[in-house]
Amino acid sequence: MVDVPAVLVSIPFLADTKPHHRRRIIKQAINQLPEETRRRVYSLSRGSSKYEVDAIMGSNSNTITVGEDEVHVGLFTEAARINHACRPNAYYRFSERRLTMEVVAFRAIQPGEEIFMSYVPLETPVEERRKYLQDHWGFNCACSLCRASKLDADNSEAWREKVKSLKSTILDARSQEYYQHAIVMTEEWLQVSEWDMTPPFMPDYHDTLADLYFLKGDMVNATRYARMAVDGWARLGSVDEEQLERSAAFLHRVDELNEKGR
Ligand SMILES: C[S@@+](CC[C@H](N)C(=O)[O-])C[C@H]1O[C@@H](n2cnc3c(N)ncnc32)[C@H](O)[C@@H]1O
Repeated sequence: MVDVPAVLVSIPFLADTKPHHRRRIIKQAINQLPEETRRRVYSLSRGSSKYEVDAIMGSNSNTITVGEDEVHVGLFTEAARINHACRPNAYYRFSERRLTMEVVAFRAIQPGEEIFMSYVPLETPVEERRKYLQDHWGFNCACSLCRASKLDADNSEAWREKVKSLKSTILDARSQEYYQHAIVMTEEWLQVSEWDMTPPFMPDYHDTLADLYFLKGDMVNATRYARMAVDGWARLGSVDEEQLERSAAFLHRVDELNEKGR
């Protein structure tokens, strides 16, 4: 699913403008939207707050970066309908180039099954997750994992810790030029991910392996994984071609070096 922002507000504007002025401007911007979009924005209101516009923006928008570190708050009315779960079946990513929010399924989602995303990075530990959801979103998480047995919750927690430590070990090993070690860890990352039903995004995984094999000087595997990454990004039909272009440029470089080496 691809969604476009109905409202996009810069953080400095939110922080530096007097509240009544800020509300008036945002309300005016919303009221000037095409009728259908305006209707979708107001349908997000729960009607219980004195400051309706603040309440709509506060519990439905996402923080996104546009340009050089320009942080904004974007209201995406379709994506805003998706509830949070600590063990989600989809995730969202923002395309800066097209100003769109893309919701991507982690796995096949059955008809009638609810789509969930995590509002917090997946490897965040449970206490931090709950605090973030309460502080930033104002709710106590009632997802299936938060209502699951202690054993299920503990297993999920162990998985998060493992993924977090693996990711930092991969980066450390890469920076210290232990490329083979980083490769083994990356492969483990894929296996470990399956424990909790949220595999890493495969083209990302293939990009990582292509980079590591390249650094190690293994051009056969670097080429193989670079090609898989390019195919993955293309098949995914990503709204953000930057990723595809980056992987294609990498593959091109590897192909050129292969040609020279012949
Ligand atoms: C972006 S909206 C999600 C869609 C919203 N439920 C709707 O019907 O339009 C975020 C709000 O949904 C509710 N919500 C989302 N995920 C939740 C969860 N896991 N547990 C409890 N409330 C949740 C909270 O009230 C939160 O402020």
